Amino acid sequence: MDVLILGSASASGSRERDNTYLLLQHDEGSWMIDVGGNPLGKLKQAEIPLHSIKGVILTHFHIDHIFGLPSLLWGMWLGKRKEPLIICCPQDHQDQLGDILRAYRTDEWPIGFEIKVQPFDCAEPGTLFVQGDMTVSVFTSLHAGSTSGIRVACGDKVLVYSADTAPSEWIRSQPRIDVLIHEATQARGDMSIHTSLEGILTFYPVDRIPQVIAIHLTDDEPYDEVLAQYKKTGTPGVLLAHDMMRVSL
Ligand SMILES: O=c1ccn([C@@H]2O[C@H](COP(=O)(O)O)[C@@H](O)[C@H]2O)c(=O)[nH]1
Repeated sequence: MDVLILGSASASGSRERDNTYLLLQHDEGSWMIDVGGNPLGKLKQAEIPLHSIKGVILTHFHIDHIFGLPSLLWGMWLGKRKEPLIICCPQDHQDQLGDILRAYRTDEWPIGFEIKVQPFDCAEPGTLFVQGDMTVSVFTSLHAGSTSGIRVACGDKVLVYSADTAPSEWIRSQPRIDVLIHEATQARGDMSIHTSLEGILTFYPVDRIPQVIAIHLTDDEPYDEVLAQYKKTGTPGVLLAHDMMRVSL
């Protein structure tokens, strides 16, 4: 299983990056986690056919994480999709999702495929679905409004994506993480609903996590300075995400 980082910017946008969203690429179907600005273009760049996408998982309903959804659906309609599309959505925002689809009048296009909404409770960590050797679960993130991080287990490997969150005790207490993709909205300092890169490096046992990738990055923040400072003290490599970065699990 691979994770393709389709966008890596924080909410305020970026000169070079799309807002943060990911693609879980799996032999039995891919899943988009959130939908940033240019899903159709990014999939074309990566030569990933739209029909390989089985569903979308929305971590929360802040606009930068969902605003590409209508475009994705439009592309699927133009592509004459017939297979159902699953949208996993925080249950607190199921009505809002319905409102968004109605506002775009998806029922009038007409879409030739079923949109199956699968609500989940952000306050109740648990399995979302199992697909072949991949188990996808959600856990509670510490953000503004109902937000879930995503845990993906594939074989004996574990990937955790924090979504937007303050430093999370749930993540810190995990016995095994092979890849941690964690938001770092700023380079330094304490934040109430987000984490800084400095926060990642000081709060988590990064020396025990083989790959740490900082995402949800803000232009002009001194991330490189922070990395250089912590490397001097022996912290192993932590990477900054960029759009179209591929991570294998
Ligand atoms: O209740 C809220 C809602 C939003 N904000 C601010 O907006 C951004 C939303 O984007 P995210 O990518 O989800 O972070 C958030 O960072 C806040 O700056 C807020 O403060 N409170």
